[in-house]
Amino acid sequence: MPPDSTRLLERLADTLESRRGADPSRSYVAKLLAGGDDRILKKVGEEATETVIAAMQGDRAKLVAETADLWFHTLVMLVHHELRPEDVLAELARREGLSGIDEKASRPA
Ligand SMILES: N=c1c2ncn([C@@H]3O[C@H](COP(=O)(O)OP(=O)(O)OP(=O)(O)O)[C@@H](O)[C@H]3O)c2ncn1[C@@H]1O[C@H](COP(=O)(O)O)[C@@H](O)[C@H]1O
Repeated sequence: MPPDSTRLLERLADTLESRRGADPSRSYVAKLLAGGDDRILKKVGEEATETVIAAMQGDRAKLVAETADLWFHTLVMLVHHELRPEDVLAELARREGLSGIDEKASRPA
């Protein structure tokens, strides 16, 4: 059974998928999905900027909150593109223990 944090991401993705075609006046996620990439990617960019600002300010509580907003909006982006958090977790697992320096050096010139 996957760890609790993985199950939380899977449950959240299930909820996001369930909002496809739902009433945008009752669901923020339905509103994002109805707006497609234009709306979703704008929010991802905004939340990324707000996260960077929180880090630069050294505001730890705000950094956690903004990172949660960023993760949430990137999950909506993945679902919109018919991807799942499990896909990203599998990629991170594949990279586990592989040094970024070594990986870059092994790329074809
Ligand atoms: N995790 C979240 C989550 N995190 C942040 N947000 C919303 O993301 C929005 C963006 O924050 P901002 O401060 O940028 O808000 P804003 O400026 O009003 O945004 P805009 O309308 O201008 O785009 C806020 O409305 C937050 O409430 C979230 N909305 C939903 N979820 C999850 O998604 C589920 C489904 O949500 P609904 O589809 O709305 O029921 C919920 O049960 C939660 O689990």
